[in-house]
Parts: sequence; structure tokens; C-alpha cells
Amino acid sequence: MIQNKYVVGNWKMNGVGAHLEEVRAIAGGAARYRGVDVALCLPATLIHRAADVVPGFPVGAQDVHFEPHGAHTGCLGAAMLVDAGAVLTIVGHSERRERERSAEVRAKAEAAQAAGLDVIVCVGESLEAHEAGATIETVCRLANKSLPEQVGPTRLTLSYEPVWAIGSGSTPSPKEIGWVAGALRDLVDKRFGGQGAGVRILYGGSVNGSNAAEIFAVPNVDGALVGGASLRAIDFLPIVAAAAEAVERQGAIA
Ligand SMILES: O=C(CO)COP(=O)(O)O
Repeated sequence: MIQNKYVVGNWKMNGVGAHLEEVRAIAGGAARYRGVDVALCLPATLIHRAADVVPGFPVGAQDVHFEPHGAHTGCLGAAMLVDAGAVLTIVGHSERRERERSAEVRAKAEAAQAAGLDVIVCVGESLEAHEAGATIETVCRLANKSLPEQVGPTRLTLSYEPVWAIGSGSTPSPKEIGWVAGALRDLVDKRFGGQGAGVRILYGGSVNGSNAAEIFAVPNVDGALVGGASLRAIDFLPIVAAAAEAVERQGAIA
């Protein structure tokens, strides 16, 4: 089944109020492309303001606590994110996995689903695992342990982000990305049966305007999770354009 590509920006710990102009430019620019769903996962401090500035454009969080509320200093529950205007959240990003295990990632995904958030679950292998030829084994193990019990009523997405490719300028070859995306597609289909077809698989790690077209042409890659190149419209919109072109080439604009 061919569906819209999904291009999500992850601003990480970047952005203050002045950068809402970029959010506005990205939302306005993205609206020009058909066949692509675009979203931005912003610092929590900007979610509410962005939701006001670009009503209807999907803004999300980069993490969520697995409990709805309580004595968790510095954390945010899913209902709080919804209240701020978020419609999605990332869970299990490798920059957070240093402090959390897959069982916690799964609990976060389920808490987010229960609150009505779309969820992007991240998995990826370390450089050591990559060099040892253990990429597929590692990402499938992480995906199996981190994915929620059910696809759920909201949109579930799985993002393959090799730890060594994040912010490094290096990416796996299209062939390697294809092997992993194919393995994750099989895993999702097996785990969720017919509902698995609705789960999109993204690639993340040093995606930019120059390599996006090649990455979007890889079988089973349904989009990208973009870090550094999502901070400015001038860098991010060419990635959105490449996704729209890939969908057009596949002849199935939704
Ligand atoms: O971690 C990432 C997105 O979540 C990728 O970051 P970069 O695109 O900056 O490599």
C-alpha cells in the first residue's frame, strides 16, 4: 500500500520564541506539497506557542513520561502535552535511550496513545553493533521490546535511526537502509497483522536536501525524521519537496 510520505522535524534542544518564524515558514511551505505529511517535534517550551502560530499544523513533543502525572520533577505527561497543543510525540530517541530501557519506551508509547497522541518510536544500532554486523538483530530486538502492544487508535510510526549516523554527516548506504527498513516492515506486519500496513517506517540520521531523494527511493522507507536540517525552512523544505517527488514518482498521491 502506498501512502503519503511522512517528514518529521526533531528540533531537539533548539529554538526560542524568535524561531517561531521558521515554524511559520515551514508550515506555510509544506502546505504547497501534496502526498507528504509534515510535522515538527519542538522543545516543550514552544509547543503551545507554535500551536497558536500555525493552527492545524501538527506540532509535537520529543519525549513523554509514562505516568499521567505525579512527583516527576522536570517531566511532562501525555495529557499535559495534548493540553499544550501537541498531536504527536517521539519516544525512545537514542539521545534519551542513554537513560531509559525499552520497557520504559514502550510504556511511554502506550501512555501517549492513550492520551490521543500519534507516536514515533525510535530504534537504532550503535557504531559497535553496526561494525559487528549486528544491525538488524539490534534494531529488531529494540523494536520488539519498544513498540506498544497495539497499533492503537492514533498513528504509530517506527523510525530507524542509526546512532552513528545522527548529526555525523554519515549515513548507511541506500542498500543498508533498505535491508533494515525491510526487516522492520516484516516485524511490524508480523506483530500487528493487517493493521501493520498503517505503521510507517522512517529513516533518520543526517538526512538533508542532498540525500533525501535517494533515501525516499529506498523500498519500505515511508519518510524521514530530520534533526539539524529541520531547524530552518530553507533546509527543511527541500526534504519535503523530495518526499513529494518520491510519492509522485510512485504514482499514488493520496
Ligand atoms: O536524531 C535525529 C532525528 O531525530 C537525526 O538528527 P540529524 O538529522 O541532525 O542527524
